[in-house]
Amino acid sequence: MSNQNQCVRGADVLVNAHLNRGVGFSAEARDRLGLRGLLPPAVSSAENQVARALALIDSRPDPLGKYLELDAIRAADENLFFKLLIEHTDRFMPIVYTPTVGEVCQKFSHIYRFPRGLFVSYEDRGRVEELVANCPQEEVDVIVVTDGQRILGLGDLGMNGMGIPMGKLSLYTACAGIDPARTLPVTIDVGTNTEAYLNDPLYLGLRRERVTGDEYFALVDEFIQAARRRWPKVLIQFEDFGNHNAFELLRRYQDKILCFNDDIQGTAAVALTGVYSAVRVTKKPLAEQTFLFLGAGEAATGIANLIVDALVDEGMDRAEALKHCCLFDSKGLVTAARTGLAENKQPFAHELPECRTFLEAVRAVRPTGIVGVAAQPKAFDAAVLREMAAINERPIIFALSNPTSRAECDAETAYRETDGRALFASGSPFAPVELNGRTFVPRQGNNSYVFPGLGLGAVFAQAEWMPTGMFLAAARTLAETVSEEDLERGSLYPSLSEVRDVSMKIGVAIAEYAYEHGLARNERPADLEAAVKAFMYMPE
Ligand SMILES: NC(=O)C1=CN([C@@H]2O[C@H](COP(=O)(O)OP(=O)(O)OC[C@H]3O[C@@H](n4cnc5c(N)ncnc54)[C@H](OP(=O)(O)O)[C@@H]3O)[C@@H](O)[C@H]2O)C=CC1
Ligand SMILES: CC(=O)C(=O)O
Ligand SMILES: [Mg+2]
Repeated sequence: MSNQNQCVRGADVLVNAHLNRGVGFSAEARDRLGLRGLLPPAVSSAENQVARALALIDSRPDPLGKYLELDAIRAADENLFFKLLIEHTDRFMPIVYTPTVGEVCQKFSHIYRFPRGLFVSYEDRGRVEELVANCPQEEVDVIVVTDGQRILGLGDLGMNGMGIPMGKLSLYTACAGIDPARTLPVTIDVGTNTEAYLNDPLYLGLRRERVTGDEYFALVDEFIQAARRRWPKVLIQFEDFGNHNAFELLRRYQDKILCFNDDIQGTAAVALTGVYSAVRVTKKPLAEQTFLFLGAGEAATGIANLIVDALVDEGMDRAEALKHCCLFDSKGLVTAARTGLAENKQPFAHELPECRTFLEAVRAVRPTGIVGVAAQPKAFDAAVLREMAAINERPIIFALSNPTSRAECDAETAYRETDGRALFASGSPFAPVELNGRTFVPRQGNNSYVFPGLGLGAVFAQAEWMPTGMFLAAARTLAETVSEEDLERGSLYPSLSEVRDVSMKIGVAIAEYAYEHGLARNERPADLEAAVKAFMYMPE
């Protein structure tokens, strides 16, 4: 507790979510803080507080209702909220994160109740420093910022996208122990091109079409400079920006400030882990794998580039490595014959026949793995999956689009259409699948396995910036946590119940990378793992 917090007393404690422990305050604390009489007389044990909260959440049958209960708990008592999230990660991750967070965003203006985070509107240009100064946080370690233009696979949600930075930062705390009082979700609201919101009387964002070009980048830059003036060591995570702006912002800031783009770089690391796990099963090295991506945007080219970097790191020539990844976008297979290709697609434009359907592309490329990152629901249909099973003994099938409604296929279909031979991962969670007397436990190829640890390591070492090597290190560290037992039940990732330990290990690897490469702004502690563990916030 900071000195300033120590001065807070009485009812002010009870309305401060960081400080409030509600009916959990002991008799001694109630006297010390001037709370006697302001709470029901019985002191609740931590177990009873959790039991009461679980009953309340369970009384809501629908996921959105459960989200609203959890959100109300968070607004009143953050300590209890994170206790619930940490003790029941498997149960609550689908509520505070994908898929429910998608619905939360779509309805954000209709369910808005509690102030949280920073809203930087285009109308505030020229005075963003003042907005940043209004933030109550004395210190901020991690900012997750969006402009709401590509929220999961749901499109342009404008200001309503704020649910995503809020959800991501909940995971930063629950999974990697970033102090919640030192996190800041941010939405840069430059308008929306979604007609339904512009016509919705309850919409809380700016009612205008999106600002673009120089004015857009000037506003984002004004925010970044203001945030860094107030919190010079802050990590800025770009999340769910529209495609072109995402690539341009990464190009502008990647090697200048402590930042990363989660959809491009975090996703790349988690997908590469899934590939490393699959390679252990197929016994075919990475150098013998070829991937066909459905999608050619942030996630697709982010993953493809990191696979190429991993191959180059293993000694392969880059030109040769690029041939191991092929892209299929909204116009068909990306080939050398295509003109006007976006810069991120060009390295993957190979000498291949023109293919208009994904099935044709699978037949032409004969990939060992297909990766769905185009938000095209059910695009991996029976024909595609059977073709993959005909070409490969153990086809790699990653349906990474979010939320569940946008998945390229569900787990059951993937296993059924490949006679249980698919090595499957999905962006959003699927329940275990029973097939031919076997139980498959699919896990999530979702950047949530890596961004909390990436951030933890970068913040701990006060890294200057985050080079590609850090994302390779994250992928390899995560891969090492996948056990033979996981692989036997079809899991390419560790269990979510281990996620705090996994994030700690990734954090240590990233911090170590920063110390070894002269990127840290502090001294390496002698026992790095112990120091990272001690740094991690844990609810009381
Ligand atoms: N599991 C995870 O951790 C993550 C999952 N994702 C998911 O991936 C999806 C895409 O995100 P992102 O890459 O950032 O988005 P982008 O907008 O950057 O890319 C979308 C891509 O999909 C392509 N596309 C659109 N329609 C079709 C179609 N009918 N057939 C083939 N391709 C098509 C687009 O083609 P074109 O280039 O021609 O426009 C574009 O290349 C989202 O659903 C998101 O939730 C994203 C990040 C992380
Ligand atoms: C997981 C994630 O970051 C996305 O779907 O955008
Ligand atoms: Mg995202």
